[in-house]
Amino acid sequence: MPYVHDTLENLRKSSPAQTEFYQAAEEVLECLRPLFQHSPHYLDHSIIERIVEPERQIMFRICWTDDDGRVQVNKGYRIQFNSALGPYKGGLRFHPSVTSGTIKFLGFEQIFKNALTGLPIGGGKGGSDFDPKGKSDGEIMRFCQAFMSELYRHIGPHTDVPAGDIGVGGREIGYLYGQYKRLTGRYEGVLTGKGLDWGGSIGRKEATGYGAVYFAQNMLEALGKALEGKTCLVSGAGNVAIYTIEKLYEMGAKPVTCSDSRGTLHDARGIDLDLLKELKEVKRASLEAYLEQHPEATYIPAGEYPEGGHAVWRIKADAAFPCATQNELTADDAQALLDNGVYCISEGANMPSTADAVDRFLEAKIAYGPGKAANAGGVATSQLEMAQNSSMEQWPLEKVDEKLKEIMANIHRQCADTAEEFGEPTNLVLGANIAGFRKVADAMIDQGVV
Ligand SMILES: NC(=O)C1=CN([C@@H]2O[C@H](COP(=O)(O)OP(=O)(O)OC[C@H]3O[C@@H](n4cnc5c(N)ncnc54)[C@H](O)[C@@H]3O)[C@@H](O)[C@H]2O)C=CC1
Ligand SMILES: O=C(O)CCC(=O)C(=O)O
Repeated sequence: MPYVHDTLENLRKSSPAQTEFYQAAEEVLECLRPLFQHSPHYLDHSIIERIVEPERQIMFRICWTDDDGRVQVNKGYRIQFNSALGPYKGGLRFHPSVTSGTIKFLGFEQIFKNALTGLPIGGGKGGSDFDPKGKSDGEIMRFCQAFMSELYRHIGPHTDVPAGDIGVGGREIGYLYGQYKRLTGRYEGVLTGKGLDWGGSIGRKEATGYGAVYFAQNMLEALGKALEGKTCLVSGAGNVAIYTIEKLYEMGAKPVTCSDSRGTLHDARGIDLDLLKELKEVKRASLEAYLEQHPEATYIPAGEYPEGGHAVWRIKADAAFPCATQNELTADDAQALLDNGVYCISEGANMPSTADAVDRFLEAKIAYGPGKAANAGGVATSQLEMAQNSSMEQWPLEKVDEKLKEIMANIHRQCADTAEEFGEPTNLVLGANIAGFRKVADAMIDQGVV
C-alpha cells in the first residue's frame, strides 16, 4: 500500500523539520496497514490525509519582563488537532526544546490516546520554548500571564481545555487560570490540574503515574504475574515519575531508580519517596542532593554511557517505567533492558522509546505498553475533572481512583483484543493504534467532510 510512503513524503514536504511528528505518524500509519486491508472504506474517505493535518494551529509571541526588568520573548503554540470525539484536550509543555514539531507529535499522539479512554475528548497540545529552570516565582507568574493573554481567546470549557505537561504543574496552572479569569470574568472548567480548593479533581496529580502502574499490572495479570516483589526502574523525577514510584510501593514493588536531565539516581534499597518529593516538588533541586541523606545511593551523571545510552536502563530489574521525555530510550538501551531480564515496560512518558527500541521490545514479545495507552490515565482523570466542574461537584478519591482503574483496564482490554483480532496478540502498539484510530475515523465519517 503506497499510502504510508506517500503520506509521509507529503508531510516532509509540507511540514519540514518535524522529525518527532514523522516518527509518531509513521508508527500509526504502519500499524494501520492490516486495518485498511479489512476496511478500505477509510481510504475512500481520505481519513489518513485528514487525520495527519491539524484542524487549527495557533502560534504566537509571548513578551514578559524578567526580574532585571528586561523584556524577554518566547514562542507559544496551541495545536487543535482533532475534535471528532469532543473538545480538544491535552497538556501544555514549557521546555526550551519545544518547537512546533514537538507540539505536533504530542497533539497527534493525544488524538488516539484520548480515543482509547472511551471519554468524549478530542486531541490537542500546546506549549512554549520558555525554560522554567532557574526562574523566580514572579518570573513564572508573569510568563504564564503573558502566555494566557493570547491563549484565552482560543480556549473554553466546551472548545479546548489545556492541562499540564513537562514544566507545567499545579503552580503554573494556577497562574494561567488566574489570568484567564481576569480576562474573561468567567470561573469555569477551562483548564484541568487545578488546585483542589478551586475546581481541581482529587487524584488528577497522581493519575498519570498511578495509571501507568495499573496498566503494567494489567499486562502482567494477563501473563499470570504481578508487580508485587518486583524490582522496577523509573526514569524522570517529575510529576509522572514521582506518582509512578508511589503506586509501585503501594503495589508491593521496589522502584530503585529515578533521573533528571543532569543524571540518574540508583538506590538499591528503594528510592526514598518522601525525600524525592521534597527535593523535586518543594525545593526544585537536583537529584544529586539525595546523596546528602543517602550516601550509599549512587548518582551517575548524564552522558556516562556512549551514544546517548541512559544509565537508568543498565540496571538489573523486572519492569521499567520511562517517565521523562521522548526518545529517552534507544535500541541499545532496549537491548540492555532485555539482557538484564526486564520483561515489562509501561511508558509514563509520551513516545519515550525510539522506533528501533520499540521494534526490539515487540520482537522479544515482552509485555510492552506504549505511552498512548499506558499513560492515558492522566488525560482520562482530566476529563473526570471536567465532568465534576460541569456538575459543580467534587468526587472523593475512592470514586476517582475506581474510575481510573476501570478506564486503564478497559484500555488494556481494547488494545489486547484488537491486537488479537489482527493476529498479533502480544503487540499492544498495533492494538492501541488501530483501536484508537477506528473510533476517531468512524466519528469523522459520521460527521461528514468538515
Ligand atoms: N503530566 C501528565 O499528566 C502527563 C505527562 N505525560 C508525559 O510524561 C512525561 C513527563 O512529564 P511530567 O512528569 O508531567 O513533567 P515534569 O516536568 O513534572 O517532569 C519531567 C521530568 O523529565 C525530565 N526531563 C525532561 N526533559 C528531559 C530531557 N530532555 N532529558 C532528560 N530528562 C528530561 C525532567 O528532569 C523531569 O524529571 C512527558 O513525556 C509528558 O509528556 C504523559 C501523560 C500525562
Ligand atoms: O490532562 C490532560 O489534559 C493532558 C495530559 C497530557 O498532556 C497527556 O496525556 O500527554
